[in-house]
Amino acid sequence: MADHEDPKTGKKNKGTSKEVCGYPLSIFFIVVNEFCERFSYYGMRAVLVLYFKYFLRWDDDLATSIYHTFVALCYLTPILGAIVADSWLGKFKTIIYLSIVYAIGQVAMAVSAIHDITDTDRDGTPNNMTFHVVLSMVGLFLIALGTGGIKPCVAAFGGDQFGDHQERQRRTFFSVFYLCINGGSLLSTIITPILRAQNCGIYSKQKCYSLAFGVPAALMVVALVVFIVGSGMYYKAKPEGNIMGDVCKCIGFAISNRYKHRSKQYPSREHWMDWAEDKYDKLLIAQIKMVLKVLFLYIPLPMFWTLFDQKGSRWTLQATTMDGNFGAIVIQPDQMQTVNPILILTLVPIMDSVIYPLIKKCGLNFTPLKRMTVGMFLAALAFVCAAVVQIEIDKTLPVFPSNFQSQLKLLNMGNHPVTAGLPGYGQVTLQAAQASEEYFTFEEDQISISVSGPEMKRNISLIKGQRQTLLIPLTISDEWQLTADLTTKPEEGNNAIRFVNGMNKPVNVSTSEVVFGQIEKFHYSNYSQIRNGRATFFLQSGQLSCAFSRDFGFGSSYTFFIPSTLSLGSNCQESITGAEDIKPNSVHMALQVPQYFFITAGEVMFSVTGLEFSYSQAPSNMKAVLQAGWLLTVAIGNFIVLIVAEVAKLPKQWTEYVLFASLLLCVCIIFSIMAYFYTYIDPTEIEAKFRRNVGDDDDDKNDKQRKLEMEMMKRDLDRSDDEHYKGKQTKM
Ligand SMILES: N[C@@H](Cc1ccccc1)C(=O)N[C@@H](Cc1ccccc1)C(=O)O
Repeated sequence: MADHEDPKTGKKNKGTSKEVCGYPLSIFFIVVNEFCERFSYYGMRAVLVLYFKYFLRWDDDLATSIYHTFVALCYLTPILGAIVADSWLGKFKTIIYLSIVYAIGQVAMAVSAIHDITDTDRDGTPNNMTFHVVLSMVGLFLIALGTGGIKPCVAAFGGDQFGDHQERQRRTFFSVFYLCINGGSLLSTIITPILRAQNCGIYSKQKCYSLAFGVPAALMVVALVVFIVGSGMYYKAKPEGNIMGDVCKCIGFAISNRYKHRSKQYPSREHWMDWAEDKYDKLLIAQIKMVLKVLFLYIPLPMFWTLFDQKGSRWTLQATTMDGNFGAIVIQPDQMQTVNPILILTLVPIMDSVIYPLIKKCGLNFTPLKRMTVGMFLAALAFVCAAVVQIEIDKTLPVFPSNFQSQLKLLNMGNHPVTAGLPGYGQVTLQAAQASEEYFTFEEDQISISVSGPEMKRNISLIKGQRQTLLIPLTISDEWQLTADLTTKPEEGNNAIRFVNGMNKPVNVSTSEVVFGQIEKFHYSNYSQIRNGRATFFLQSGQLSCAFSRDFGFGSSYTFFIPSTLSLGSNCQESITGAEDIKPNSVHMALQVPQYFFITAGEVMFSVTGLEFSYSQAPSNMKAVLQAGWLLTVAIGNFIVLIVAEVAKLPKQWTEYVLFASLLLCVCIIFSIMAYFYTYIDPTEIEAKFRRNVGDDDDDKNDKQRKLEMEMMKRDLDRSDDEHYKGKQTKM
């Protein structure tokens, strides 16, 4: 048996696994596992809102609500994972079992996104939406259980692999761990939106959400396999018992004991937790006090996450109304999220090696709580930027009719100019095959339109809240037609295209991807979705066959008119005219970069520092408890999004962004006050003092001795000298 194995159990001892450059080899498997797991999680999350909206056909609010409920659940389950690992299975087995649950959940999501399963009429849309909704909800529940459950275990399990002589390597491991998280999430947030944008299907081609969920499912299986392969090399700490249970019982006893002794005849105690001393170990009580002090400080933190996690929902939806053309490359709305990990990968090293040392050189003590306060402020600033961008977008959005209005556009299908008299707008002249540039808005239910050249007069019934186009026919005898036009921007940044056939015979129109079908004479097609970029349309009518091409941006709508003059040998490129019903998105996606920059700089200062703070201020046996507590603030933050979005119901999106920014600013001020009164502690030092005392303490019910200990503990917890926070105690 090797000397680094426990002689009784044959299991590895801490810090004795094979080393490479001073690092335990086992760490390699844990880091690769984390990379794959985060790829799986963030890849699936990147397309989730769009899956809800465009596959399950939910509206923006429902999609956002379910998205945040899911994210919240992912950060509630760490408590469950910590309890199972600490009191029952140990970290290794918990990671294995919950990873299996996680992989099953990802597979369920991938299957739920196969539209062909219930597409019985083969029209490209699922016929039994309940099946897809139920399966995806089950999948998301299993994923939340898996990802959240293993979250507090994996990092701690990695930390466990280092011996006491590897303190420096352990610190580096945590940085590499964070960079791996962002490396995995960066790759997946680039790849899964590309997969989603592909067309796939057995009977009909649709957006490939099944592939976008399938690849993360495969990566989760890889994560599991890699973790199992490393099995023989890990140090596996035994479960330490249900520490969470002990903490709850001890707090419960302190409260009930205080209540039982509420009469004045009992002397008061320094701290309400001291009422647990009659039954519980003083060390445990001191440890709980440390934890409670930190947990109290956590109270305002969820507000940061409320803003942070809207990157994946509101900001992605905002990007769908923007122009993603970056010249050489075209960015999909959901790919904008990649800006976050890219900035993390650059900002973490810059902050650690340049900014923080520079601040220190300037003689400023930039303590963790100060960093977190600045992080909150930066996140609020990010939302101010988002509001400004939204105002710019709103300026470019078309003004659709309200519920009391209707809008009408005119299209002259003839070969000669016509002049139309419109109530309230006077005479409007349209050239041959020309449409009016704008929609005319009316509040009446019916209007009378007179057309000269040829003379015609008709009463037109309008529909409130709708946009229509009036097709003015070639001759008096032909029928007047009204089309139903779009009253929302086309989805996912696509372009909605339709054709009006002004010819006296049917015509077939198609592109390499979309079939408009046969359009009858003097009739029009339905809208079809065309992606941004250049599209070539093929027209075919009897002997006549021609093609024309157009460039499209994001989110526009066009009506293309095929004139009656089109004949064999005509040049389609010149003959076919297009009316711009909805302008393409004109606000560039690059304008979202400042908001991403501020939220990510905020994340580095808040999240990375907060993780380290939670670890350093936690007693040795409650590091996982505080990690779970930290993740709980993320969960609560996501619930706040739901509540504020539901309660506030603000008419304009930018006002919601301003509301969130203001809320975080208020919370930031409250937090800075709380942080000012916080005293940094060194848990190891306090624990060591208590352990030393236990040796001399036979019966510790003696009043004098208790007083002494109280004083000592008070001194330890409340000392507010100006020493550096690490190892010593200092204020904010
Ligand atoms: N920066 C994030 C990763 C990310 C990638 C793509 C889009 C959004 C986010 C990150 O580092 N996350 C870490 C830490 C974290 C952050 C927020 C809540 C809990 C943990 C992670 O472990 O996922």
